Amino acid sequence: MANVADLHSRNTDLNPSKPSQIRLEQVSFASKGVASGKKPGQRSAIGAHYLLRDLSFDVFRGDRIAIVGASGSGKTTLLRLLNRLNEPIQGSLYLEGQDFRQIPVLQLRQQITLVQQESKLLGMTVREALLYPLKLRGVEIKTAEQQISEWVDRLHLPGDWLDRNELQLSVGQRQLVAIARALVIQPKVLLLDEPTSALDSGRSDHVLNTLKDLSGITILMANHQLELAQSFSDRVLHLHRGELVKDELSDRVDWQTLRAAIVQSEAKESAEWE
Ligand SMILES: Nc1ncnc2c1ncn2[C@@H]1O[C@H](COP(=O)(O)OP(=O)(O)OP(=O)(O)O)[C@@H](O)[C@H]1O
Repeated sequence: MANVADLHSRNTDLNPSKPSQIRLEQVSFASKGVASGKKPGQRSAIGAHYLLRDLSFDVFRGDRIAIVGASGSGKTTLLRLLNRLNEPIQGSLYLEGQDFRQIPVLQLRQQITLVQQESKLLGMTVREALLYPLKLRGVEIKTAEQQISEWVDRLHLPGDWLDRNELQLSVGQRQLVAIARALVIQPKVLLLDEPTSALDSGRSDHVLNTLKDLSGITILMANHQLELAQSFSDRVLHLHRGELVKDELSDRVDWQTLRAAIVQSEAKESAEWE
């Protein structure tokens, strides 16, 4: 396992010439109450425990970041922090230099959009669900329909899905719709939580290649499937029990060692549960 102390030095050497788009400074998150000084994953004396601890890193415009780690290492929790579904108990997050807490939450979510693992259409048809965020932004209907049609084409969504509701779509189909819904609003930063876990490999490759080629958008993706993380990302954040243990350019990652570390950590976690 990498030396955690080394990673607490900021990662601006990865991208020295670029200003940071998102910055995390010693961010910690605990499940409830105030956490004690114990390690992430360990319960404190007062019942709370750290789910993320002391995360410091910069995200740069256009980054393609894969967030990897064993199940329960904090990948989803980190994405939720970046979208303000979770609030840190310590530390600060900044978007283009502005403290998250000074940005109205809806405004922040228009710029940093999260596609969660389980997406809901809230009783709408696919067409209505895609139109809704554009209507909220006051986009004229004709323009909105053009934007939707562009993303339906780019993601290869069959046209007959548009009139379906959630119950008429498979889990994988809902994932694709959720990605399209996030893209129509063209956020600055797209957060994806296991976005292709229910898709077959052909569709999954197409979606990830389409996302990879988008210009002007930053993407952070949590993914269990390391081969997808490897082909998609230019940078990898490795979480282990809520700590950032590696922050590296993808072409410098030793993928075999990373895979072995994750497998070992998952085996250890399951042994502790037995
Ligand atoms: N609201 C919460 N309250 C208490 N514990 C939580 C909460 N949310 C998540 N956890 C716990 O925090 C840890 C990290 O969970 P998280 O979902 O972020 O992991 P993950 O790396 O995304 O896992 P997976 O790969 O299985 O999706 C887990 O131990 C989980 O049980």
